[in-house]
Amino acid sequence: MTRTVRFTKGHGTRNDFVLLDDREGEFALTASATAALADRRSGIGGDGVIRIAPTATATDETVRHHAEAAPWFMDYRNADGSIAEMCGNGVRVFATWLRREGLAPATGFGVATRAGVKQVRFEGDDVVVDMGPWRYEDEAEGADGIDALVHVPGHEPFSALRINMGNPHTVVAVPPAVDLAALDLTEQPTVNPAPAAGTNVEFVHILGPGHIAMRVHERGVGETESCGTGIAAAAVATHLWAGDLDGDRPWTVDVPGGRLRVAIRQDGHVELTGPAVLVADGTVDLP
Ligand SMILES: N[C@@H](CCC[C@H](N)C(=O)O)C(=O)O
Repeated sequence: MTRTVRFTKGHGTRNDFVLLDDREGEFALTASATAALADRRSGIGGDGVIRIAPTATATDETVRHHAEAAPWFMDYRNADGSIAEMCGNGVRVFATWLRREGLAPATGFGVATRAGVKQVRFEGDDVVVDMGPWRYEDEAEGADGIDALVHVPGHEPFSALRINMGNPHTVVAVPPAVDLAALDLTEQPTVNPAPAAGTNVEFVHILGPGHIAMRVHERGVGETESCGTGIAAAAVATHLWAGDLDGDRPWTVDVPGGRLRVAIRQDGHVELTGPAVLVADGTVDLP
């Protein structure tokens, strides 16, 4: 049986998504339906698929209990159909859609995600997201689990730092002598030790004080032109490498898809600021 649903195509710094309007919380999204929608040749195409549903209808109790603080749930899936906890570009697009549909206040509101409630507000053309506190990714591997080696074809292994922004990231400080643009990210970089739940991998060049360039290989997708949680993790890692632990330093992060700004607050919360664009609307038959 097929179901016809309204969709919107949107992007944040060219990290693109198919948003599905499930405002009544009526349908479940399977991995195969997600992958079919995200397919760039036979589907609508996107790095991810986002189902917009009332938080009160979420199957996961840990999400459902946020219904009062955040009435709308960002049910995020990667292009391969896998579920992810959080998406920093997606949440800005999601918030922009809710505002356009008149489903949320124009000032700001909370969005329920699998990584908790994220507060968003609008500043001119930009959306600002409080991504919550960063933490070291150490729960599975113990105290040593924050350090990793990342293998990319044609290079000695890079050392990396594992940061959690609600979802897992492994951030590589690419030596200045290595051409960031020339790194071969066509295949999933190998990370040692291999994180049990997989990881997004960010490759960073320091351009100057508070300014970095980044490329990313996303878990469940491949190389993308931007990744909001990855940008936040990259800024945090660079902040730590710089030994600048006092916080409140603004970061500018250049990615192939554009530029975002990050603020690491004294309380450990990370704010991400950048654009969100709704490109087109339509209907699609879900398998
Ligand atoms: N593009 C997103 C991150 C999407 C989820 C990620 N691929 C994962 O599996 O954790 C972003 O903007 O943060």
